[in-house]
Amino acid sequence: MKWATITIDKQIRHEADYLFMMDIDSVFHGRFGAESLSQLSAVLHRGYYKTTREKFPYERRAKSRAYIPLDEGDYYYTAAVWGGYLEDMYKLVRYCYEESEVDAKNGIEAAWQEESHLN
Ligand SMILES: CC(=O)N[C@H]1[C@@H](OP(=O)(O)OP(=O)(O)OC[C@H]2O[C@@H](n3ccc(=O)[nH]c3=O)[C@H](O)[C@@H]2O)O[C@H](CO)[C@H](O)[C@@H]1O
Ligand SMILES: [Mn+2]
Repeated sequence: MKWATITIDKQIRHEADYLFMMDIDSVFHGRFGAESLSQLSAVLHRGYYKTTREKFPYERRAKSRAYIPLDEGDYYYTAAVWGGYLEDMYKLVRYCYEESEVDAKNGIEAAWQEESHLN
């Protein structure tokens, strides 16, 4: 998330109204269009949209800034597709970066890195 924070700040901010973060190896099987454009959009993870919350792969160690206890959280979002208004995404990306830096200082890396902090 460090590179993303810096690149948004230095470059993308001057070029775009929206920003989407996606896995670079994504394959689109259908149309992905303007219906996805909103302030912030996230996608429920394909592996967990039918499961109950205690099975979500949230970070479960209290030492991490991404920690979510077993009785909290309604959804598990994928970091493979998330996006929205540039400035809102910037805040979210920077948040994930800063939280992971705090974790690193405390000698821990969240289970699914930025996805854990996003959730
Ligand atoms: C089976 C499955 O659904 N697996 C997870 C994993 O998908 P994947 O197994 O598809 O993860 P991946 O190996 O594609 O890594 C995620 C993304 O991180 C980036 N990358 C990764 C490694 C690297 O050395 N350099 C780099 O730039 C790249 O954009 C890549 O597409 O990750 C996603 C979030 O992104 C989802 O949360 C999924 O839970
Ligand atoms: Mn992938």
